[in-house]
Amino acid sequence: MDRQADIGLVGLGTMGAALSLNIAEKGFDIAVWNRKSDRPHEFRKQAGELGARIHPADTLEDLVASLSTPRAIILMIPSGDPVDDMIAKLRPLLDADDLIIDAGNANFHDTIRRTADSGGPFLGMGVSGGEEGARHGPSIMGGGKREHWDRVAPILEAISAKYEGAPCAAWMGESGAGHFVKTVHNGIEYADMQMIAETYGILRDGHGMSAPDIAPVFAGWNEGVLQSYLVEISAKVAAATDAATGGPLLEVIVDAAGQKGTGRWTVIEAQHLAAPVPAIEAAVVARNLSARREERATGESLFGAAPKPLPEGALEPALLEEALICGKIMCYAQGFTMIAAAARQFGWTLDLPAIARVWREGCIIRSAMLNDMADALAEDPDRNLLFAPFFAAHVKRTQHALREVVSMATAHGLAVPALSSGLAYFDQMRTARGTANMIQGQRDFFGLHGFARLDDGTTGQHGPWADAAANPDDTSGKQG
Ligand SMILES: NC(=O)C1=CN([C@@H]2O[C@H](COP(=O)(O)OP(=O)(O)OC[C@H]3O[C@@H](n4cnc5c(N)ncnc54)[C@H](OP(=O)(O)O)[C@@H]3O)[C@@H](O)[C@H]2O)C=CC1
Ligand SMILES: O=C(CO)[C@H](O)[C@H](O)COP(=O)(O)O
Repeated sequence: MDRQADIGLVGLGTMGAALSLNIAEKGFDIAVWNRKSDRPHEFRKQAGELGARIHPADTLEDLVASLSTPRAIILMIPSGDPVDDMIAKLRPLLDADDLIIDAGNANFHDTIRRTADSGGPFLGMGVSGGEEGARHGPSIMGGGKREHWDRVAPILEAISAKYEGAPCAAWMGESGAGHFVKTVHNGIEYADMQMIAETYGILRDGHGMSAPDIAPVFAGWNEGVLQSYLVEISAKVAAATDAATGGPLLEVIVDAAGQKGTGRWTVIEAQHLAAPVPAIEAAVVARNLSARREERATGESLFGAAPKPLPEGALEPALLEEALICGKIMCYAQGFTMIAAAARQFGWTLDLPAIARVWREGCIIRSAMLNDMADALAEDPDRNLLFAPFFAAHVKRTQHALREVVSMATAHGLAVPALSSGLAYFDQMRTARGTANMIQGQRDFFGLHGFARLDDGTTGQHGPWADAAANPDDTSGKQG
């Protein structure tokens, strides 16, 4: 093949292969290289007609030689050392203005470092949608120099998902911004999945429903406000039959959730930013606890199983649906608040409505609600989504359901950590006079950290603790 390829790709795994076919299908020539060297030729053969646009490369030198200049090469490989190693191998083969694009799920701190140190143009790009999305239209979140994004934007916009014709691919901001946004996307994904799993647990253990009976409940929710990819696939997962046993597949899947790190990164970064994401945190904790199967079995044999069956008529699917709507709004409110905090911290010009728009199609968290979120954020990007009139109305209508689900589930030993953390977040965010005055009193007592006064606005004030310590019987709190 004499024609030069428009773009290169390293890593023909699940995502890289699907993305390459998508790129070829949209009329671009793509050169591909893989660590296992027989893979590119085999891949081209399997690509059928699209193979005409796929240039298999035996070596990295071949890959580089087959690209039109200035070159652009996508890395679709595991994050961490493999990315650093691949950059180190590629850079000496490239010209100064050739672009490397890391499209895996990288930690954005690594992306910032690589943009500064990798010796040439570098973009960090989040891609969401799993294999199906990568093949037919993912959501794409780019970060780095705008001019570098603009160079490859025609290809990326062509292969991305479209929402009413608008591409779900956008430049998010400077170095690290794309991978940061993808990381928070995944954090929200964790919380959304966990909340759905908790409602599944209530239906299974609280109501004694089988997976095939639960499937239509989720399918029904997918027709309403909760319409989303995750609810849709939950219905499909619940409906699936296991070929080996002939029974429901869900019932033979081990109850220990895997994770590759993006949820954890979201939580760690949220803590650094002081922008709490408790629903995401609860979801990460739940995955970690899910992995402790033996310990959980010990717990059950020691304490006995909780009294799970619910009373007749309690927590019906319609109520669970309302609770899930409320919980979901809490997750997204937390995620967007965190993104806004990061924009301030890192000096990124993150456009919150644009982020919501890019998530409307293609990605794993795509849902009907995201369009309304984009509108609400466009009205006022600095306002917590929870307070936007559209979502406040939803919350006013559904918060009682969330409260009833959390309290009834808790009373019956059904663990609902993400839903309950969503409720606790709501209750904290709707309480003008909280309880941290006690924390401040305690801090001042043991460490003289000082407190601010409500009445006159003065700060750095201290209580009469020295006197209280000297007179332990005196609890009057009065000085002197
Ligand atoms: N799967 C998904 O749903 C999504 C994944 N991602 C991200 O995309 C990236 C790729 O994921 P995915 O396609 O699922 O992974 P796979 O495991 O399916 O494929 C990994 C690919 O990377 C190559 N590879 C592995 N280690 C190295 C290395 N040290 N040097 C060079 N190449 C290497 C593999 O080559 P070989 O064939 O030789 O093993 C293979 O081509 C990851 O960062 C992942 O987090 C992002 C969004 C969704
Ligand atoms: O990025 C993704 C989806 O958006 C990947 O599927 C990712 O692997 C999901 O995270 P985890 O494996 O931790 O569940």
